[in-house]
Amino acid sequence: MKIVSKTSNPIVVTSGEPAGIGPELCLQLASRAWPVPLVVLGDRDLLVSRARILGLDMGALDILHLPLAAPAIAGQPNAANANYVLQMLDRALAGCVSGEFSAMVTAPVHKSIINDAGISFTGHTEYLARHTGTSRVVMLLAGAGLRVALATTHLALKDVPTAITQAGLEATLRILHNDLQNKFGITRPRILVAGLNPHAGEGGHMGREEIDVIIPVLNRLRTEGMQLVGPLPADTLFTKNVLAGSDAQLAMYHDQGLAVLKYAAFDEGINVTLGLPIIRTSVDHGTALDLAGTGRASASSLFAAVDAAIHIARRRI
Ligand SMILES: NC(=O)C1=CN([C@@H]2O[C@H](COP(=O)(O)OP(=O)(O)OC[C@H]3O[C@@H](n4cnc5c(N)ncnc54)[C@H](O)[C@@H]3O)[C@@H](O)[C@H]2O)C=CC1
Ligand SMILES: NCC(=O)COP(=O)(O)O
Repeated sequence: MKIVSKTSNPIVVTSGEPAGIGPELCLQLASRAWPVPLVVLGDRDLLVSRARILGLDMGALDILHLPLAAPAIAGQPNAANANYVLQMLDRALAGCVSGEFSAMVTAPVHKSIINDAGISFTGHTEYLARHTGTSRVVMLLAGAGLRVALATTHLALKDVPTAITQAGLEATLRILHNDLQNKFGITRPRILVAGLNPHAGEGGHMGREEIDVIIPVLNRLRTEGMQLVGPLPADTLFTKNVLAGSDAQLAMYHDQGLAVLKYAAFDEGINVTLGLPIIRTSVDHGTALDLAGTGRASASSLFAAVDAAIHIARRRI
């Protein structure tokens, strides 16, 4: 997919689940002067009404209107709005592909309510991969000096071991290595790779995925010059001494890596989808239905996600 876009083109921000904190976080974007124009995608009346309730100044916030299907009540997601949420992603993606937008930044969506509407959906990551015809992408969350990538994303824990294949792991490491160079400007990335099992399998006595899958892939890619360390026991991979000098850390599954990242960097963390033909960054948190409509949710992750999108877009030119 060939994308033609200029860094100066606007960044589109999808406001996410209308009953969640996304709309009110997007309104806070108006409080800063950004070096690139921003366009917030969502229902104008919803944004105006949240701004009024919370006493937020919308300033000159540029809104690209997309109508809700049903009224949105803060804290109470409605499956009737599932298509609205996905239409925002489709519109933002189409604009990134055509070059209208230089990048997309996503506020959180509520995955289960989309599924309740009868639409199979596991996350933006997989959705954008499918809708750009990309066979493999990599989820990476960054913050507090960590860059945590995942070998598998949104799937049941019982399905993780079989999802970690030599071909999949090799593709993941190639994307991670390539995007650390191209999106983050790291010439020779040093990547720590976690094992799947406790103690990285204890020499095969506590699981064989390290021996049968992970080690052969690492050995193969090392012959190409990639700096790969591991498989390391995941419980000590994130200790200070082991992390020293690393550029990224590859976890084998969602909570193995993201629990650490969110402990270290929940306020400032960002999520980047690597391997896509477009630039997509996101917040590191979810819809926080408990905070929606209260004005108490922090917009710092959204601000960091916009900053990251600007940074990556500038590198691409
Ligand atoms: N990028 C996305 O679209 C993401 C969507 N989700 C979805 O969000 C929904 C809720 O997920 P949860 O696991 O409950 O995680 P969550 O991140 O929505 O909430 C977890 C805790 O963090 C707090 N929190 C979240 N964002 C905050 C913010 N900006 N400022 C202050 N406190 C904040 C919440 O109040 C709650 O106590 C799920 O449907 C999940 O799939 C989760 C993560 C990312
Ligand atoms: N926990 C991270 C997460 O769920 C983000 O998912 P996605 O919607 O960015 O794919």
